[in-house]
Amino acid sequence: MNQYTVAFAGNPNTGKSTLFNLLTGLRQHTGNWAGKTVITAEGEFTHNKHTYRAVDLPGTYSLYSNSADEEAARDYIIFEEPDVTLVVLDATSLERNLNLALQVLEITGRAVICVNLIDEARRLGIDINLKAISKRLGVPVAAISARGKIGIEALLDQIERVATGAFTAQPLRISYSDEIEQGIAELIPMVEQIVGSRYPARWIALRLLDGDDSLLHSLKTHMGRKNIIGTKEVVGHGVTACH
Ligand SMILES: Nc1nc2c(ncn2[C@@H]2O[C@H](COP(=O)(O)OP(=O)(O)OP(=O)(O)O)[C@@H](O)[C@H]2O)c(=O)[nH]1
Ligand SMILES: [Mg+2]
Repeated sequence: MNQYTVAFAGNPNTGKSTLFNLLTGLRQHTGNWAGKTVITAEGEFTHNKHTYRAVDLPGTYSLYSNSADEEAARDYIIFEEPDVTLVVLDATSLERNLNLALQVLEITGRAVICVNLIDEARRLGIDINLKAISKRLGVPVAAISARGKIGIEALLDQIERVATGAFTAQPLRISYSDEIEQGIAELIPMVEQIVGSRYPARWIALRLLDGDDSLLHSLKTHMGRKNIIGTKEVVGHGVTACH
């Protein structure tokens, strides 16, 4: 019997907490992340022979450091390295919701896409091709209604496949313009030299190219390495080289 950690990510109002409450029941507690004002909830559930620690992240539209919530969700996924990141999407506005899913997949392939509010989508006559989404994104997809308690077992099976490593993800990799790809390629070796192979170097390089100071700050805090600040100059050159 193993214990795995599952982080619940998603846009605001997609039913993360409804699912979280359904799975964890009373086995949950809330708290503050160190140094952050963002409130988080943690709980536990079991499925088959495994125990899962569930972490309900704040709802965010992106992981681009636009707010304390986005920074908290981003930092959790990168630095706490959950065994599974569950991306909860609203089935009635998939196009907007998939944006966050793509960002998560740029960070980690250890993800499951949970298409929630399937009851509402059905009511509106929206038909969702889960197989096609799963094939395209390269990670498992499950449709549920957290409120109606529909599809939960199948979702947990998919979480288990990713947690145990039974499923090998091939997460969709977004290609950017030649200029940006060149900048990323130049930065990756430098990023890897500093953060090692543990963290998602491509994604970090991409954010650094975008001048994401908050990520630099978080890297410095989590790595405890002063010389990360030095990357700012390196990044400066990277950006220049790419123009
Ligand atoms: N019809 C329907 N409504 C749902 C479902 N799941 C959640 N809801 C409703 O959607 C609303 C938002 O649910 P929450 O669980 O609070 O959403 P959340 O993602 O935690 O929201 P934030 O914490 O603000 O990010 C609530 O009114 C829920 O009852 C579902 O499967 N079907
Ligand atoms: Mg919530």
